Amino acid sequence: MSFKKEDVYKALDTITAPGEGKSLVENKNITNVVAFGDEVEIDVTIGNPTLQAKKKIEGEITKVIHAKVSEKIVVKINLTVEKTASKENPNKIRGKEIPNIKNIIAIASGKGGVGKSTITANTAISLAKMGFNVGVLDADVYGPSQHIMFDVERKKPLSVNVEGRSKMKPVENYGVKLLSLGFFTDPGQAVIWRGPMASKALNQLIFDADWGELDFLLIDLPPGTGDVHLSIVQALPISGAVVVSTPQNIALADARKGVAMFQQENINVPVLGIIENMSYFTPEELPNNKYYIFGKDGAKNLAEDIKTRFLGEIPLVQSIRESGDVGRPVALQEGTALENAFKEITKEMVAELLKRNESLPPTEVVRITTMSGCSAVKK
Ligand SMILES: Nc1ncnc2c1ncn2[C@@H]1O[C@H](COP(=O)(O)OP(=O)(O)OP(=O)(O)O)[C@@H](O)[C@H]1O
Repeated sequence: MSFKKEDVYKALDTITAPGEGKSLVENKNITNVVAFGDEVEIDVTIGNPTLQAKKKIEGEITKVIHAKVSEKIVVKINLTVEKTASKENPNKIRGKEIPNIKNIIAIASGKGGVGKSTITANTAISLAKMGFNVGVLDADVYGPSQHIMFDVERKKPLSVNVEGRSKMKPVENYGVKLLSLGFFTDPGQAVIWRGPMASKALNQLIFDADWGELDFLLIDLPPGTGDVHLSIVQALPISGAVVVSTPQNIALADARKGVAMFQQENINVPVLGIIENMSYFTPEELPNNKYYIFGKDGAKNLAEDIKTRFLGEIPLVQSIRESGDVGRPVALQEGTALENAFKEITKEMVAELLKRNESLPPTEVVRITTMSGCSAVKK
């Protein structure tokens, strides 16, 4: 049996490295190919250090050579991991760029129940009210709730045909497009997602969905910093992350871990800042009475300590909980102090994102600074 090195390169040109967008050949992942007899030895360098990525790429290479060159070839792969992303440009967006989605912001929290989903829903609505095109992806594998907060619990995304391909159309309400794992799971049944499974499902919700043009896609991440989070944040091209915490010490300790997760060398997602939720309790009828039931200024001090921006605070108010539960988040209530509070943290978040984008290549900066509604954002 004889085959040429070029046939091997041609076959490798049809597959991509996990999260790297271009083909293995185009992306210069293939550093050497040696063919002799019925054997081929391939040297591959990839940026993604996870075992899952390594196994996937090894499997795909063998499969494509057997399919496109010859089934009889014995394929030997020498795989090395090189941390290219952080060396080239610390702010490089990881993974495939999505041309119609300008910015992906991950909303995270170390601890559960601190109000990450509430903050996500309300900032999304604030962004939509500022004139941006906004989408929300509910990636909370442990308990998706955005479909409840957006009052679309009984809806299902439709399948639409886009240029010959079948895609999911996000459900829309309050000017925000939404896709949630909650649309695809039975509310009465516990779903156990493992990291690779969750990141695959989320990749589909991003890449196989008809989002249209989006200025912002907010991703409501599951709480915590475990394996499932690593898989998700490594697989998605996130532009920046926001960490939500209450002022309580145990929540702050977890928020610190959340920030550290994004700053890990192999994740390297810029942290836009920390939002403090439930900063103080205030009865709506006595707005000047503030009770610091979880402690005072905890997240502000943490942000200072770890040199991250403090993006603002949201009080603990009964109507925030009530409005979320009935599917009409408070940011919709025109002219109220709470609507304004969400607008302020949203502005801070976008301003921080613009700063972060200044260090991107010029084309990226142009794309961001020409976004609609930018005048609404104080720089
Ligand atoms: N500022 C607030 N004032 C009053 N209630 C709030 C506030 N923020 C969140 N809540 C309520 O606290 C509960 C938890 O909030 P939420 O579901 O947003 O938290 P989470 O961090 O996303 O939780 P999970 O662990 O499920 O990811 C909800 O009932 C929500 O309505």
